[in-house]
Amino acid sequence: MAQYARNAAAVAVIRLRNPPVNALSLTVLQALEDGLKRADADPSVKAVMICGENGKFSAGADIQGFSSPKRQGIALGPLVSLIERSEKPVVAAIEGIALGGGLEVALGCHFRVAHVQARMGLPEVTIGLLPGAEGTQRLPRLIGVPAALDLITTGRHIPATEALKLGLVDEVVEENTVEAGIRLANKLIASVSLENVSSKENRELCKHARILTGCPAGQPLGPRRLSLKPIPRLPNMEAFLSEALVKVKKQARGCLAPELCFQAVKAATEQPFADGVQRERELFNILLTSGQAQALQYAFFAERAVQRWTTLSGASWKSASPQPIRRAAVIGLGTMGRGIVTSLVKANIPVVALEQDVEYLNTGRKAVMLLLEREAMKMGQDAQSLDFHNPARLQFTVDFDGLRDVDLVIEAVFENMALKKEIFKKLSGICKPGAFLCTNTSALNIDEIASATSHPQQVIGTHFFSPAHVMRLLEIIYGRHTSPAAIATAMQLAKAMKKVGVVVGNCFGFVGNRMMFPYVQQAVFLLEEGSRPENVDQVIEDFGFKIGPFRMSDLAGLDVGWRSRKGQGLTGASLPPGTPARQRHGRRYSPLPDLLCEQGRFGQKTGKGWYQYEKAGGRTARPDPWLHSFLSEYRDTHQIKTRFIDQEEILERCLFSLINEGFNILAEGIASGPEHLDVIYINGYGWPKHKGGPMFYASTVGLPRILAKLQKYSEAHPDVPELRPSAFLKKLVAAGNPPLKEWMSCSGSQSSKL
Ligand SMILES: CCC/C=C/C(=O)SCCNC(=O)CCNC(=O)[C@H](O)C(C)(C)COP(=O)([O-])OP(=O)([O-])OC[C@H]1O[C@@H](n2cnc3c(N)ncnc32)[C@H](O)[C@@H]1OP(=O)([O-])[O-]
Repeated sequence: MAQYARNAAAVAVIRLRNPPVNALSLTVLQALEDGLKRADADPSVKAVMICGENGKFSAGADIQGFSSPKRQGIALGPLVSLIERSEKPVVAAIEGIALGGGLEVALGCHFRVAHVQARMGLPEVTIGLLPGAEGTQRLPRLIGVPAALDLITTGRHIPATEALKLGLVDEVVEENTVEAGIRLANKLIASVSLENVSSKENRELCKHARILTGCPAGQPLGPRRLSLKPIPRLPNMEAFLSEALVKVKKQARGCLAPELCFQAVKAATEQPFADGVQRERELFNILLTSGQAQALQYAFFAERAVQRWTTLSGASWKSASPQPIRRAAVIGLGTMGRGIVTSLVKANIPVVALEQDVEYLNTGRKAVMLLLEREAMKMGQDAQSLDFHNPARLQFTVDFDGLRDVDLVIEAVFENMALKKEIFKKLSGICKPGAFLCTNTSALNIDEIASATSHPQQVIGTHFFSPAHVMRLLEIIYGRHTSPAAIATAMQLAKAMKKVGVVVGNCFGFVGNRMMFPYVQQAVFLLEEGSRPENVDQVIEDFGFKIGPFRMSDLAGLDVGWRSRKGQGLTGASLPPGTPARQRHGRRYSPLPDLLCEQGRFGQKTGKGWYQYEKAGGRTARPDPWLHSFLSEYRDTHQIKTRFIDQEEILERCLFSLINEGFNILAEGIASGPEHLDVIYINGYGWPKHKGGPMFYASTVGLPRILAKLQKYSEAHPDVPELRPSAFLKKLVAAGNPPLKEWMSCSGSQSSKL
């Protein structure tokens, strides 16, 4: 709702009220309209101020409402116009946040005062929409086309100080914003009512108010109605727009909203306000029904749903309390360790960084300092708080004794069970009993690592993604003995590092890498059968992934998987003589990645892998004729008949096998809902957010179709168990293909929280 109140003077106060973020539900909009009409009808009201309850203006339209089947009632755009048309000055007092429709309401107001800590933005693009309450037409009139285009197509939130520089707000205050808003409203009343009074004192006051408001005499609000303002012209508007479009399209990678946001702003530069609004509405409706908006809104709520974690044994976020982390340690300063130290420092957690010897320590220290200096440059003024040259904030050591008083340790050494167990045994003896012992393994058994300690309840997996100071995902893996407090603390740590933590169970590869395995496996099998790396990558990148499986493998280094396969006895010296080249344990196996490694082709780092690069360490992948003839010879050697493989088969075999593994994971209770898998894939594996994550995508394709295709591919490749449809998938199809939010109630496992 919105609360209407009168203060002692002539200012009516309308307070938006819909906890926790004052989303503009239909009830709120109706109450806002009623308040405006009431203020208009009351001759003793001379000005109106709009603010929000609980220190927040508004987070915009109620996102739940967009997917509601009955989305009827009052529309926000006409309400913003109603505010703007008011004959009485309307002031917005912005505290906390003014986002989306919330900012559009403020744009309808004649004046905007913001608290210095407030943040503003039009983030509709991030949920697949555009600012459809006339925001695409008003904002460019207020702050100019380039700045408006930037805010609308990226959805970024800006601080009040930047908003002031852009001219988005009139005043930034450090004190009580509502009082400042009322003060401004009273000055405006004075400006209007004193216009015709001739005393010198009043004329002075009136002049002051006009300077403050920028309104000429006799037209107190005219120039303040943004719909009446012309668009600030650029000398080269056409060229500017064409360049901007190229940039927007490049960044969108198949997501519609940024381009349609662009089109709406372009309409503002070409058409009168009313026609621009009409165009904005058309474009908004295209987005609303595009499917992408649903996927992005699902992703928005999924990210929040995973915060409410549960485990198979019934522990949950409701009852577990996180413990404070006053000091943390990181063991191992390789690529991952360096990024983890950087993340902790940025989260203002004092860190002890440990390496095995002085040489490694010095190399690691240099690399960490370089990363932190780069981060500090990006952060500008805020970087002062990092204070990373202070040994009380960041300390480097080779001595395990330095870890005695830390509250949490993150081990980030090589992926080697014996080494990890040795380190955990040491930690168990040195660290205080309440310290949490985290391992950054990407696949190894948490229970086995915990068995080396005397406090297995303190041991937990924290799987970071590379580069660890950039990637948002933190997979949090609980073992058989992990305490709920350890899970709650790891989740809290993720939040402090501005990451999204997802709690999952313990199995080989956990969720992300376990689902990735069949996907990469299919990609390599497709090469054996006739595709080329660039064909497969293209299909996957056209789907919207940031990077295809072969470019990814070259980037990560082929030697990483090779080492792991050698460790598992799948290749290398420990392979029993007489093992068929393309079979392991009765299943199809492709030795192609091993053969490349044997040739020293490790990917970007050696300048050659699935592609060729300009030099070792080069970044530009070019198709490699050597690889093409190598593949032909390989097929000849193994008598594989080359065939043309179309895009549909490439996409389906890679993605449906990954999704199939997702259903197995859900059935085993390794993740408590499909949203966990989707959040992991969007934030850690480059899955296009506008396709909602693999499980949401499966729900849009339709489970019967996924099942039928898996059955077909499985019949064609009976020696590939990963293509055999999951029993849970079959069960869901038999249950009539229920909507995603009902899947878990069919699993016999936990229920979804979406
Ligand atoms: C029609 C014309 C065009 C207009 C379009 C729009 O305005 S589109 C909208 C454009 N606006 C946006 O895109 C803004 C989207 N919102 C945000 O970016 C952030 O939520 C935040 C910065 C407002 C607060 O961050 P924070 O980390 O402090 O907190 P938090 O993120 O955990 O959220 C707390 C709770 O509030 C919930 N909730 C939040 N917003 C909405 C909403 N609009 N609606 C409904 N619910 C919303 C959220 O789900 C969560 O619920 P839970 O899980 O507790 O049940």
